[in-house]
Amino acid sequence: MRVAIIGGNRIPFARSNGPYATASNQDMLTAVLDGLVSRFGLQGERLGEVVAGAVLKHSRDFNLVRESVLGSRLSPQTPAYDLQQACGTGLQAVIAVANKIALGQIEAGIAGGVDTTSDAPIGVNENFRKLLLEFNRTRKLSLLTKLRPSHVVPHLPRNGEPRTGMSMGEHAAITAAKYGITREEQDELTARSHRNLARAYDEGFFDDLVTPYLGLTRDQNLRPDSSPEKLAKLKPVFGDTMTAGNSTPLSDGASAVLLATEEWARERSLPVLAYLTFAETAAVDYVHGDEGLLMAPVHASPRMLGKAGLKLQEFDFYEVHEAFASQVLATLKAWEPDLGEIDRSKLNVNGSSLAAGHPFAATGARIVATLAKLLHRKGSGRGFVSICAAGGQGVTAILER
Ligand SMILES: CC(=O)CC(=O)SCCNC(=O)CCNC(=O)[C@H](O)C(C)(C)COP(=O)(O)OP(=O)(O)OC[C@H]1O[C@@H](n2cnc3c(N)ncnc32)[C@H](O)[C@@H]1OP(=O)(O)O
Repeated sequence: MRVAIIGGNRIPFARSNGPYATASNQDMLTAVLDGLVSRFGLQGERLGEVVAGAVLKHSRDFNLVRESVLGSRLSPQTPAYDLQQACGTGLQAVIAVANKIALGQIEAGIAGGVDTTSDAPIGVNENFRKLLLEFNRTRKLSLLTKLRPSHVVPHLPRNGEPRTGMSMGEHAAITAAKYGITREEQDELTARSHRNLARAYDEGFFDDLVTPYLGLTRDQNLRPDSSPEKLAKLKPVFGDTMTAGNSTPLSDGASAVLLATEEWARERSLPVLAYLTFAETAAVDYVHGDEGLLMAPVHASPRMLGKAGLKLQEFDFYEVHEAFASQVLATLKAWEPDLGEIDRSKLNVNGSSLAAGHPFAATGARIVATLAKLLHRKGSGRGFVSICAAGGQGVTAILER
């Protein structure tokens, strides 16, 4: 069964502690689901499944996606589940829904992701948590005498890798140095991302992909006037070459994609933008080996191309998630020996995460929806998606039309 991508919806991405500071993951995910309901007439529709996730999640959000479905205008009989693979979450959710459609288990489903760094969960101090659990079990007031001032010290979330104690940026800086990625190339790629995203907004490309939310109509991080010269003035924050400009900002936002069989789409007179045809996931041993934390897509890519019987050059568009400009450039360099070079004019043609922002789990569905629409507008062709993820993982996919 062919898996059709009907369309996408997202809210503009906001910078951390910006206009979405009071919005929860559930608020934002519900908003993008309702956006799809409005766009595709899904009011009261019972879909096969909704699969989405968030990287940063409160314990109360154990059933985040199902709760978001219940808050939306979809039928409450639509099942849903949470999935999480760091920044690969959104694309992995698309693959999960697509696989069930391909197997004939469901006819239509929504995949997506959401994240807020503004409303990040803060864990209770571990010793305090154990004391509270004991109190809950025994109800002994005498336990209160064990309370210590240290118990108010919270467990704060860190944008870092548990096994190395290093941040994603610090890891990426090591990879940038290994591949000899210069500051100039990173700033050039960043400025191009901003230029491309601004042009796409101006052309109306996102009119049916982005729904205004809480006063934002465009991604808040977007700086149309960003230039290599301006970016060159920023101080390095990771290694010698990576700055706040050529790194993604901490962001808030949500996105979703509607997938279905062609028949389901035809019955409802809905368009088919493109088809998801291949996908692959890989992981690297970044703890013991010398491969970079964010380099797993380099392994997923040849495996996926082998299964598809395609060369890396046989694509019209490349969507490589811009976790950091250096990471994209390192991926391109790492591809070269075995897969060859790509035509860079086909890379992230309508901008990517450096300009749009990167609410971790929301990036995959943003990319899939953008690429599907690019292919639809072109009429025919092929697109390549590559997303790196924490924990040394990477997800890739092929969209065709
Ligand atoms: C998670 C996965 O599984 C895989 C992945 O994707 S890995 C990626 C995960 N994401 C991250 O790790 C996020 C990394 N980013 C960060 O931690 C932070 O954004 C950061 C430390 C890099 C910067 O934080 P910050 O200092 O608060 O940034 P911010 O204050 O916005 O910007 C600093 C300066 O740069 C300027 N600036 C930022 N972008 C600019 C641009 N494009 N052009 C010009 N100036 C810019 C700002 O105006 C600001 O200038 P002032 O100090 O004069 O106000």
